[in-house]
Amino acid sequence: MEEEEEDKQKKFGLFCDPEEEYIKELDVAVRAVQMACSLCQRVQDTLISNTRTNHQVHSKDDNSPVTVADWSVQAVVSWVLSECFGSENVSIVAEEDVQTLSKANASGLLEAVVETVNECLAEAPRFGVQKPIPALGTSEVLEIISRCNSIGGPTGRFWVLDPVDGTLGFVRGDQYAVALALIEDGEVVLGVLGCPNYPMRKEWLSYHHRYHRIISKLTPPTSETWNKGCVLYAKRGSREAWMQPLLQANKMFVWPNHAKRVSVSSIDNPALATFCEPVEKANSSHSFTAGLAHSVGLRKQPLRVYSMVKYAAIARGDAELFMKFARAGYKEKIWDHAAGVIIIQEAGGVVTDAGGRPLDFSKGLYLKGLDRGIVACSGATLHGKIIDAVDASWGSSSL
Ligand SMILES: Nc1ncnc2c1ncn2[C@@H]1O[C@H](COP(=O)(O)OS(=O)(=O)O)[C@@H](OP(=O)(O)O)[C@H]1O
Ligand SMILES: [Mg+2]
Ligand SMILES: [Mg+2]
Ligand SMILES: [Mg+2]
Repeated sequence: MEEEEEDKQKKFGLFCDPEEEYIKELDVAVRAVQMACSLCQRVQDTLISNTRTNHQVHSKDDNSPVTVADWSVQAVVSWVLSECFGSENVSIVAEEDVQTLSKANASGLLEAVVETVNECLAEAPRFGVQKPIPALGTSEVLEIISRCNSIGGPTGRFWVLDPVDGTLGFVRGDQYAVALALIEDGEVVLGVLGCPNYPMRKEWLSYHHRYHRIISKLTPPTSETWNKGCVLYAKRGSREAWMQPLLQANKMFVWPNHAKRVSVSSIDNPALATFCEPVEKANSSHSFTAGLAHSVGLRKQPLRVYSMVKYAAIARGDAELFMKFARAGYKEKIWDHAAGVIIIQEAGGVVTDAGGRPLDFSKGLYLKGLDRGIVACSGATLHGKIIDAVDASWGSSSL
């Protein structure tokens, strides 16, 4: 571009250096997710160590679990985004609503959420965010949760939040994620994925789990024990994805908090590749993916992991493939995928539906028009093989 032309565009605000774009949004989103992860760790620790926690876990209409952490994270993220950008500029699509919380017989639950939210916000200064003074009241907490009522769509800017993804994993003391993405004119422009139980180095994973299971019966583990979790993030078009450790208790957040660049695995030989899928058969057909795996020559056992940690595993190069084939009629929600998709893509991977088309985040709350299932891969070669194999075996599947 001619210098003169560039100057003119800058003057009229038309020129945008891609490096400069979304800097504040990413910074705030990472801080919000770090806060959310710290909240979740505290709640998960008490859930696991405390036998009298029945008021902490509830069942939704579809029988899926929802906990104090899901509502509390939604409140905290909503509050931080509104505080940093002004509530009039913030529109959020998020998973939870306040129906259950607002019921007359849910006062204990609501109280627990308000307490958890305020406990987390009291720590906001550690993350470089001002805390509310005075602490938030019940009606304010309900309001910030219910403010996340955007319905998405093809135009404008909105955030997409899954406060706790893999709630089942969360209540079982296992993997879960906090997922926040920003969508502009139908395209995901940034994604942040907090994985509180996914250590910076995967070798620590089995150690952590063994430790967690043994020790949790005696004393709840504390977040300062070691870097047991990570936060991944990426900005569209940067061709870079980054990972930082969760903030340790009593430490101040210093941007970029020892971030490390991550990239996808270079393995493209199916025999050496690892594939991930949901833990629950009800969420994705294990028998269909087993057939696919066999037909393309995948030899390793599937890695069944709760939540969008599966997307993180591909982005970090810990696994090569993620497949999800939900039952016919199930509508995939945008908050279950937005953050993970952009992080894998910027880390060098490929994510499409089973027809090879990009996921469409511009049609509201659901991934409308999704062809059969989701295929995320570390590279194009492996991806192509899977897409071909889906076509070959779809007819004989019962999906
Ligand atoms: N029937 C059905 N089919 C497909 N997907 C479903 C289904 N029911 C729920 N969900 C969504 O799946 C999200 C959890 O996905 P996971 O990959 O973590 O599944 S699993 O828990 O490992 O089995 C889960 O996200 P969270 O609710 O945030 O945990 C749901 O949005
Ligand atoms: Mg989810
Ligand atoms: Mg969720
Ligand atoms: Mg849920």
